[in-house]
Amino acid sequence: MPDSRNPPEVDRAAASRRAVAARRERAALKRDVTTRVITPQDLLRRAWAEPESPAGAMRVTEFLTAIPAIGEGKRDRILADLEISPVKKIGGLGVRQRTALQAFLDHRLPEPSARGGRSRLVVLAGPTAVGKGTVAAHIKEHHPEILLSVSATTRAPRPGEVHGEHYFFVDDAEFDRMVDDGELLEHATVHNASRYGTPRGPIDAALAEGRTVLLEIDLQGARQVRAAAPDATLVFLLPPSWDELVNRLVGRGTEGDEERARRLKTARVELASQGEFDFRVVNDDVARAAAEVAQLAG
Ligand SMILES: Nc1nc2c(ncn2[C@@H]2O[C@H](COP(=O)(O)OP(=O)(O)O)[C@@H](O)[C@H]2O)c(=O)[nH]1
Ligand SMILES: Nc1ncnc2c1ncn2[C@@H]1O[C@H](COP(=O)(O)OP(=O)(O)O)[C@@H](O)[C@H]1O
Repeated sequence: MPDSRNPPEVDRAAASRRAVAARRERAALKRDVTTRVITPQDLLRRAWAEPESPAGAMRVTEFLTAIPAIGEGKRDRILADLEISPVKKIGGLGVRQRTALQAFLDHRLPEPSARGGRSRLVVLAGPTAVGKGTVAAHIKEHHPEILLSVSATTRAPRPGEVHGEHYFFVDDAEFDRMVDDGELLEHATVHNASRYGTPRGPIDAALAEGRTVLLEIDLQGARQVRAAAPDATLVFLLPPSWDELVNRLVGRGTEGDEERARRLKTARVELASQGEFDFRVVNDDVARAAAEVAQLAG
């Protein structure tokens, strides 16, 4: 629409500047898709929310070739399969074509999960008695596809605990040997008492098969995993309230008064570290919290 206040050449110059700016924005968006700064689905969402935006003004041909796995030959076959004309702009696609394009991408290039590009090594930590063991056991029962790592420990087995299932119960000398031989991904002395460590072998094997691995370990261990594997997913389990945390510790009845007081002191310090974690999950209801952790892990 010519602007009546300006002579035609001023309009033309302004229009040409706008066209150059729009081209630049489209090129930047394409780069973002190619370099995976945004997912192709992100770009479609922007285009369809605002068809006049640079994303909406992008041709489907440009969009598809911006995706690393798609060259020109593949692009033309995809467009033919989806019955989309190569001259179409993303913002101008009809409902049926939008649905077809979206379904194609979701099938061929599923978006990264909530982990946002993080690895399938998931650490669940949190203060004493928040319910880490309970939530991890729930996940083990309901998500057999997730490997729950079995730690080595120097503490004595409790009644009912099975070697190799709950822990690998080892003596100090064997624990030292595992540390010296580099068999542990991380290890720490927990609650100033026994030593605990995560055997590396089963984790590496499961990750190589594309499985998710869950470590239920203490804060010191979580920090070591972060240092050794910066792309690990760190989840901090929170109690619904401080009073509920105290109730759970007392209710479990596994510690005497003195030990309980010591653990609660540590718990205050540990709660203050929650900002170091990628995700926080409140353990109000075991099944709900477990589902949330499993979803972050998937
Ligand atoms: N760093 C580290 N901590 C662990 C490991 N395995 C268990 N823990 C932690 O050790 C603590 C004690 O666990 P446990 O002996 O089962 O006793 P409970 O938590 O008092 O029932 C918990 O905070 C666990 O998260 C491990 O391999 N490494
Ligand atoms: N969501 C929950 N609601 C109520 N009680 C819980 C919940 N999760 C765990 N508990 C209880 O709290 C206590 C501590 O749980 P536990 O799994 O041993 O904690 P942690 O492994 O973090 O030390 C246990 O008695 C457990 O049954």
